[in-house]
Amino acid sequence: MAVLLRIQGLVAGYGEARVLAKVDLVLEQGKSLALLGRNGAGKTTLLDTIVGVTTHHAGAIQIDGKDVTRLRAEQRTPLGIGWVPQERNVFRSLTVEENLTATARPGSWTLERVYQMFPRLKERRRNLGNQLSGGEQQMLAVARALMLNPKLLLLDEPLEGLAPIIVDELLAALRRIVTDEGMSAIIVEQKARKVLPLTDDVIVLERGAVTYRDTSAALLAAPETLDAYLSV
Ligand SMILES: Nc1ncnc2c1ncn2[C@@H]1O[C@H](COP(=O)(O)OP(=O)(O)OP(=O)(O)O)[C@@H](O)[C@H]1O
Repeated sequence: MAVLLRIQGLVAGYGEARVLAKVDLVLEQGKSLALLGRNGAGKTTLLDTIVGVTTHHAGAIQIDGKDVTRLRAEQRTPLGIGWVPQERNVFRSLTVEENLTATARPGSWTLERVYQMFPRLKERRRNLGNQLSGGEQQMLAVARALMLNPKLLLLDEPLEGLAPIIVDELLAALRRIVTDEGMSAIIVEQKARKVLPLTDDVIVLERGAVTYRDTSAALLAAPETLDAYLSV
């Protein structure tokens, strides 16, 4: 299968600070990856580095065969990155529908399809971003990323701070997006047992380095390994 994302020897951080220590990673088209690790391990930094908003020190990032290492974030997005940052960044003074269409790019993900995926957003399409619950904002952030028709979806702790019923609703949608629709995705998550069942593979970061990689099914089947890597 074709490689969508190839990361080699990546060292990156914030200014002089180096957070990622020689990260290597390959993600094939249509595959999904759970990115796990304790607080401060560098998960967000890795996503942000793929997006292009950190300081690059060494190594290379290729997306769909194109070297993007030296490209700025706004030059990478059109190459197919859909990013849902931890802060969600919903436009608070725009309606749900305006949020969805403001940055949309043509492709198979249309308003109609994202509303099918998230019926709540359709019901609230005339509400402003600041009138939404946390769960609705998260759904909007994911839906807005889909409207970019990306090749690669990057989700930073999508379940964080959400009520259990909303977690289940969002997980069901994410499962349809990555499993049924075959969207390539990297999902950073603290709730490992929630995200492993819907991803193909997993890596664990510790102090900016990859210390574990396997299939998600293998890690789920080894709870003592999971606890050893992730318990605090
Ligand atoms: N803007 C920044 N400037 C300087 N250092 C930063 C910045 N953001 C994060 N760091 C540092 O980089 C390291 C990795 O942080 P990062 O947010 O990537 O970890 P994480 O694995 O995503 O953790 P969490 O689960 O807490 O979000 C930490 O030591 C953190 O203090």
